[in-house]
Amino acid sequence: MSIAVLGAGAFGTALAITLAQIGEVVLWARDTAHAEDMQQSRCNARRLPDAHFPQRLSVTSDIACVDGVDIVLLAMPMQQMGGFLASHAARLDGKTLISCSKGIDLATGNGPIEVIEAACPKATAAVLTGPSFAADIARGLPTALTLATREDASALQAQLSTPTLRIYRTTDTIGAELGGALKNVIAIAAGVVIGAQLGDSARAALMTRGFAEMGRLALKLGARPETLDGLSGFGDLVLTCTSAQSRNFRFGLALGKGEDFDPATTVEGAATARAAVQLGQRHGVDLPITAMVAALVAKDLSVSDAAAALLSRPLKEE
Ligand SMILES: NC(=O)C1=CN([C@@H]2O[C@H](COP(=O)(O)OP(=O)(O)OC[C@H]3O[C@@H](n4cnc5c(N)ncnc54)[C@H](OP(=O)(O)O)[C@@H]3O)[C@@H](O)[C@H]2O)C=CC1
Ligand SMILES: O=C(CO)COP(=O)(O)O
Repeated sequence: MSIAVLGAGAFGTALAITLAQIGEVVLWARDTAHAEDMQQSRCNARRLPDAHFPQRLSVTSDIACVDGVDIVLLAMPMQQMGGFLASHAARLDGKTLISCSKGIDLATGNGPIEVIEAACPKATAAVLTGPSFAADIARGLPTALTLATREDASALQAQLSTPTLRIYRTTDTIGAELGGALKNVIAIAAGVVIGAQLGDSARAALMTRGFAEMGRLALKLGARPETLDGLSGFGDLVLTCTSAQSRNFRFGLALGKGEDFDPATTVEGAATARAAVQLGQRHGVDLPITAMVAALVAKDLSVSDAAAALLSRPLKEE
């Protein structure tokens, strides 16, 4: 079995490292100098500095690397995926394309599966999602992820599992996609709460109400409740809202403290908050925390006004 990973950020690199335990893996980077540096130095100094590349991992900037490869992982920011696939559709269509991105495409309101299918209609589209920091995966720490496909994907599940990467499967693509996308928005909110010193109790309340909000939108769009309760929803929400390893959480921390945040860092929840607000409006789903995050990111609202607005909402049954 051979695998190509397209996108040499932290996550693509980590997955490439772990999957090279079980077969040949090629990691594609868009920047030729970066690819050459990684191939020579056997590490990704730019995005995942402490992880050494195993022998069966090679790096290239030549997209022809996907020719003859059946399984392709897409590991780039969600807002870039549609454009990337449109540019390389002729090469990628017909393959198994697995999105490792977490988000909702702002231009279309679609999740990764629909974005893949729009560009590559003959591809088998899948999503790999769940609680996993790139650094943990690269270090070989135990990790469990969800693989979501429209049809049963037992064979793919077995092909991608490694001794440390345990993969569960589901056919609830909507639930898996939305859990992974929306938890990033709530993680920003959790970071804001901690950054603004509103306390651990407030964070727990926000995570719980945020989880209810994730479920409301996901179920309205056709997700199954148990998927939200699983790794891709609850699992990833807990991880990202409680760890400073999370960039979404750290971005929220900076917002809460009134500090700047490096604009080059990937923070998927920022665009996804806007996309989710639009989806909520279109489908008549109330998303108060998500709307606050979108307003905070846009600098339309102060943290104290956001907290006051959430606390003064009409009292209701839980
Ligand atoms: N990091 C993590 O722990 C996890 C990340 N994810 C998800 O994985 C996805 C990628 O995140 P991550 O790897 O961490 O992000 P990084 O910021 O570390 O890297 C993003 C990568 O995408 C590449 N890229 C950006 N735009 C394009 C484009 N238009 N065409 C091709 N490549 C492009 C960048 O290239 P360049 O270096 O040249 O800029 C870079 O290699 C996100 O959706 C994230 O939510 C999921 C689970 C865990
Ligand atoms: O999705 C992740 C962990 O599961 C990574 O989170 P961040 O993108 O917030 O770093």
